[in-house]
Amino acid sequence: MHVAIIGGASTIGSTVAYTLAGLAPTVDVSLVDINEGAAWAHAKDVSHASYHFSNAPGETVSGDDIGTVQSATPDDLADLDPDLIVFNAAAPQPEDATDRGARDAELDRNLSIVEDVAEDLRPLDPTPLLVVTNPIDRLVYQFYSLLEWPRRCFLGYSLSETARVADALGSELGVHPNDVYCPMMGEHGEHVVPILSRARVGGDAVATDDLDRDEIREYVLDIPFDIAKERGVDETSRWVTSAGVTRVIRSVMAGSTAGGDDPRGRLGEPFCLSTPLDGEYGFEDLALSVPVDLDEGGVDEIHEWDLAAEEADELAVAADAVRTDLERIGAKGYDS
Ligand SMILES: NC(=O)c1ccc[n+]([C@@H]2O[C@H](COP(=O)([O-])OP(=O)(O)OC[C@H]3O[C@@H](n4cnc5c(N)ncnc54)[C@H](O)[C@@H]3O)[C@@H](O)[C@H]2O)c1
Ligand SMILES: O=C(O)C[C@H](O)C(=O)O
Repeated sequence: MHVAIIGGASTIGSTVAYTLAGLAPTVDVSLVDINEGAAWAHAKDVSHASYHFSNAPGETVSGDDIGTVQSATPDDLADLDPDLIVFNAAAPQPEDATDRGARDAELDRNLSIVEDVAEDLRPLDPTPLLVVTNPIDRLVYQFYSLLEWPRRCFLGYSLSETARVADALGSELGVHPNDVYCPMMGEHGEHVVPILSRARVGGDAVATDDLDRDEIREYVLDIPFDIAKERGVDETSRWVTSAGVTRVIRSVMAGSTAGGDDPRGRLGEPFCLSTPLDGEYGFEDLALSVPVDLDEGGVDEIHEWDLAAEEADELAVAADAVRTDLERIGAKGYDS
């Protein structure tokens, strides 16, 4: 598989490349960035890191099976012919962008980059596109509108919330967070919707009556910005994000390989990504995080779950928030 990371010299993009070199060493990676020097430097450094990954005790992938790590410019995209694209390019963040409004504030700054990159992508055949740049739900829909590829190609990365809610629930329930499953639907932002009705520990349903839903959501919403306040805006949640993006890429690979690993991973449950909706959950002309299964074309299936009443209500509020912004920016289908 060949993954092109647009914005490959970014904090997140370069960390994704490093994580892939360790956990998915056969993947070829192209770091595509307007900052050619930084993209080249990250590609060289990560390819040297791959030497140690592949020669550590227990490793079996060697020689020509090891993926390449190269740098490229946006003009090269058509020739690269990637199997999957990660979009991580963004305008620089102001130094004080460390509060919960920071994702929304990126919309106007990043819209023109989306337009430029959509032009760069236009010559390509439809390819799964995983949008990491904020605010993901609006930008996923904007890419979908501009490129007019099948909607199954469009994915928005919101999986860090699943790790954060597992942290909160693990503490609450006295279990290891890595054994907790709680899907997170809705907006990647203020209107995230914890689906506690489907929470599981080691496969067993969780009794949710004693859980404080608002407290759990507040933790999930605050923690990335508590981290950014300590580390600075140049160090967004790079570790969880790159691990989660790598998990999505590995799920696409597994879902594309007959008889291969379970694309849902160890817990065997679907995870949520943002994707354009066309009637699912009663919404259309917008993107929200919903439970998906993946294959080489992107979304293979969107699961339509029966939600608890408060979860369905919160999802409608999330849809309103995204719709309001799409109207404001005059997205396709919202022209006045
Ligand atoms: N979805 C998530 O969970 C999540 C997590 C962390 C960060 N993010 C978002 O990811 C984005 C990137 O964050 P970062 O800190 O890694 O960014 P960064 O500031 O480190 O890097 C941005 C990169 O984009 C490049 N770029 C700008 N315009 C480009 C273009 N037209 N083509 C190619 N490259 C271009 C820049 O040269 C730079 O290397 C932000 O929007 C951030 O909010 C999302
Ligand atoms: O960009 C950020 O710092 C927040 C990001 O969306 C995240 O959830 O980690």
